[in-house]
Amino acid sequence: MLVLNDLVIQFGDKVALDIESLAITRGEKIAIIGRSGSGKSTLINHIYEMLRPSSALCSQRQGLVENLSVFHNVFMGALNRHRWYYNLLNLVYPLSQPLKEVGLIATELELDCPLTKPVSALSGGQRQRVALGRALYQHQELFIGDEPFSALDPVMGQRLLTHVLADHSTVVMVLHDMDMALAHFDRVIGLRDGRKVLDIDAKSLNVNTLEAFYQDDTALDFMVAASPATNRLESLPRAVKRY
Ligand SMILES: Nc1ncnc2c1ncn2[C@@H]1O[C@H](COP(=O)(O)OP(=O)(O)OP(=O)(O)O)[C@@H](O)[C@H]1O
Repeated sequence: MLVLNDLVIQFGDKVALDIESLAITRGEKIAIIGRSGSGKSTLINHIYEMLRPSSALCSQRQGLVENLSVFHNVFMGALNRHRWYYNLLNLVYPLSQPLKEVGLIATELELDCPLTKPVSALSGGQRQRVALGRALYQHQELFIGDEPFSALDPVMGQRLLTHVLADHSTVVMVLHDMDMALAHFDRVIGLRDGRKVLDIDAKSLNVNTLEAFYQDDTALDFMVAASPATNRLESLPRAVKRY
């Protein structure tokens, strides 16, 4: 589905990402982990850019339109499926079919507020579910999520993850919940200081190892040894993407 080779992304002088190789295969469920600032968002935003026509992104920034309703914010996920006049009509007077479809997604996401409510009046958890709903309404093959359940309680997060996994054949998700990563994902990619230091079958890991990955630098030696494709070929020319 996607192969990244020698990817370097810089913000000014700051190298946010420096990855030798990373492949994503159709059908995989991939969890991305790492400390704050390790490059996770930079990586998944790049993946989204590369695979945009067939992927839906639920980003940390959400990008909701504050004074528009829950319905309109979710409906925005489908704007490019319809002609402009159909979209305009739904902006002014929502039609019954999209209302029904958005209503079903809201139910799936346990969003029990009225669809007419402006998102500016929602709680953090409700807003996050609206952003999630907008991504689900795209009905794409690939779901890319950047901590999409961070504002929800863990039990609800588990339930909603089940929907996301059922609705998408391929999932790439940043998360900090190690139990979730191990129970529901095939593969775990770990970043540290912009480098991929872990890329391993989830079955080979346990919660203790992953917690050590966050806390203890010595645990890294084991992981690097267990991970494929972490040896760098410094002599290769590198394509640098600068912002
Ligand atoms: N737009 C930007 N301008 C400047 N620096 C940036 C920008 N975006 C990210 N960075 C820097 O790049 C590095 C990686 O950031 P990134 O957001 O990818 O990390 P992250 O692992 O997703 O962090 P977190 O878990 O806190 O969300 C950080 O040092 C960050 O400060």
